Amino acid sequence: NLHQLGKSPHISLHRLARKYGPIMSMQLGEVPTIVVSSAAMAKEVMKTHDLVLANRPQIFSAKHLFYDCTDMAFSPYGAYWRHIRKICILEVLSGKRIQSFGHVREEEVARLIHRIAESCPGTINLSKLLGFYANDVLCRSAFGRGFSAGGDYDKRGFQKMLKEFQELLGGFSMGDFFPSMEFIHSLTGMKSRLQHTFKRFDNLFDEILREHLNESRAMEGQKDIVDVLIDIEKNGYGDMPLTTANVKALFLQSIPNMHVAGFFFAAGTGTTFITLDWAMTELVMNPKAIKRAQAELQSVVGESKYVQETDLPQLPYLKAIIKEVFRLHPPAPVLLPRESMEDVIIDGYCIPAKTRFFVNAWSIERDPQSWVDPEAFLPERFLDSTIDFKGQDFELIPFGAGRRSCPAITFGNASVEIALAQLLHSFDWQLPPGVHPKDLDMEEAFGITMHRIENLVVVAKPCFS
Ligand code: HEM
Repeated sequence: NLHQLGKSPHISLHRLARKYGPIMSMQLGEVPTIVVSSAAMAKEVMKTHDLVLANRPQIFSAKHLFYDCTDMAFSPYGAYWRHIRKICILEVLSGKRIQSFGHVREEEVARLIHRIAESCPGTINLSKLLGFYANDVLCRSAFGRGFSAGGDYDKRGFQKMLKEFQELLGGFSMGDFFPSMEFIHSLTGMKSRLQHTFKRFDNLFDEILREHLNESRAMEGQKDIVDVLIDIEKNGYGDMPLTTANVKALFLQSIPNMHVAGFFFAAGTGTTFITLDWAMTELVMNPKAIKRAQAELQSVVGESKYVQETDLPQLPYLKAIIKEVFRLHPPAPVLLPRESMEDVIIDGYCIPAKTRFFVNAWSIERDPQSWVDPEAFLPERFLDSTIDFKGQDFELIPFGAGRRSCPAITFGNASVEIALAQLLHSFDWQLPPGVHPKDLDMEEAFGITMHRIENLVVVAKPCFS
């Protein structure tokens, strides 16, 4: 029963898996669904049968908001998806391109540090400032401008539109589980709300496109994602055209979190924000880990105030912290849904075509068969381990794996690493006087992405004058 999954479906599914095993069949409304909850079963889905399971179910709200699912995350498997995925991997999110956004990350990290320093001494709502950072890094890399409070686009009501959009995508949609009753959306007014919100975004994108076409644009090394896509639309790429509508659908991908928002439960918030917020929450509860990371930073960065991206490869403990945060708090706990294109046999079960698949990463990353003391925050577990989150090790899959894995692992990780390194290098962190780790409410707001419900409020003491 859909309602029995409660407000934390990843945990309900985890409990069910403990009872019924790592591969379960469920009927969600009219939709036959398979849930997998072990590294071995995840490998079956995302490696052995990756091709047959590379489709995405067509979500009602995504059809209306994502230009008929012509974005990448909701696009059905086929020639068009392969075309845009290739463009994204080779042109938009290539290592070279992500490197070229390095100055944006540097400037936004400096702005974050400045905002924190301005609030010292005193208590700081760190979650709010991390949210600004995460939004602006992504939006400046994509559109050339920040979208956070007070930013250029915010003045045009962008934040409000984003909220509306996320609500529509994230809300429970009857039609997605009872496809034969899709007509209900016209009766409830959902369809007209979707059309209205879509129109507002479409107008904003037209404006962004016009601005990019009018302005004398930057040189190759400083192009933002919109510039790259406009060039491809103009000059072509391979033998399939990219239309203006396709370009706009791909813009949506670059807005924090659109790619993993919605389809099932409540809306999500940005993955970079979620990771940084959980990282700082775990760290303020584990002062020894902060000290160890600071000692590592001191030995590599020394007295210099600023951490450089070139310092990052020499910071194994910092990287271990990030892996541990991804393990305990995968930002998209059940990844994105897949759908079988043909009948498939997994673990001896014959599963028909058109079955929906959920991979419960949250459950897999707490499986005692894969992890010692799985509930504990222990970054050290990664120091002598080769396990990584790039999609080869199925016990750690915060970015998914296989054909439909996240194409922005480098981008997402780069925005997290530099910010976390600088936060730890610039400040000592503590909970406000009288607040103890046990007082922190760790409850998660479940959506397709999952953030801590409470804001993280801390005291920061600058390490440099
Ligand atoms: C910490 C940061 C991030 C995390 C943890 C994350 C996680 C994920 C996950 C779990 C999926 C689904 C994988 C699957 O179904 O197997 C996904 C897909 C996707 N992500 Fe991310 N993501 C992050 C950042 C980003 C960013 C910054 C972008 C874009 C600029 C992005 C673009 C996409 C796209 C386009 C897809 C869909 C791929 C497809 O269906 O072919 N991600 N991501």
